[in-house]
Amino acid sequence: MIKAIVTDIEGTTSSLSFVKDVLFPYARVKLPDYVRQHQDEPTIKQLLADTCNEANISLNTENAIEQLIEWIDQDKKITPLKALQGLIWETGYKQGDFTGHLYQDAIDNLNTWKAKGIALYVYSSGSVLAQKLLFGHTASGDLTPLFSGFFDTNIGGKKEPDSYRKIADEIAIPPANILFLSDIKEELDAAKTVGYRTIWLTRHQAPDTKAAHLQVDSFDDIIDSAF
Ligand SMILES: CSCCC(=O)C(=O)COP(=O)(O)O
Ligand SMILES: [Mg+2]
Repeated sequence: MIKAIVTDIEGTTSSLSFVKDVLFPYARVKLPDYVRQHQDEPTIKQLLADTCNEANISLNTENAIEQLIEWIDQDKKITPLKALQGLIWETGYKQGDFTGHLYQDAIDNLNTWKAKGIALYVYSSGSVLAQKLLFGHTASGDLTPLFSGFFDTNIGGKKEPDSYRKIADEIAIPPANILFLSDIKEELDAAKTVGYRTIWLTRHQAPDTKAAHLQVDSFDDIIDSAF
């Protein structure tokens, strides 16, 4: 019996295009000035140190900016980059430059599952701040109350089985009672390795006949029997 659902965001609850064509370019343009203006604040200082450390380059603001831009262009899911992106998007959401995109089928079914008593969680490479901003600023209002918790790469990478083990431990629900939803096969494989139930949101991409995960076009196709 499924007691909790853990969902990915990009490509699962929300469109790839919103992240790649709206959020990432916004952060790319604003990042250099944001970092230069805030570089003496302890949080930003630490994120710049983490960036240089991760990249194995000498600690210097301009080096860090160059590295961060390169990671944005490569869509790297590296924790200090994701933390900085969240901080930059905060201004964008608050100014109304954009709202968080969510598929209507995701909103409808998340509401239904929550009403049935299933606990809902988010696990995304976007920082917890970025997740709360996205769900907190949608065309349908603030949807953060739907969720019992949020996880990002501070718990570990999304393709690493151990991350899913740690999430199960934190929410105190056995993996066999957790359903993980994602658009990325390797993430689903990692969750399945530790005993999660898994469903692949293909969003109308051609199915992979060799994958060991139920594949659906949208949340509307996830029927109770899949649980
Ligand atoms: C949390 S909003 C921004 C999404 C993001 O930065 C990202 O890298 C998406 O990763 P996901 O794990 O949700 O596919
Ligand atoms: Mg995704």
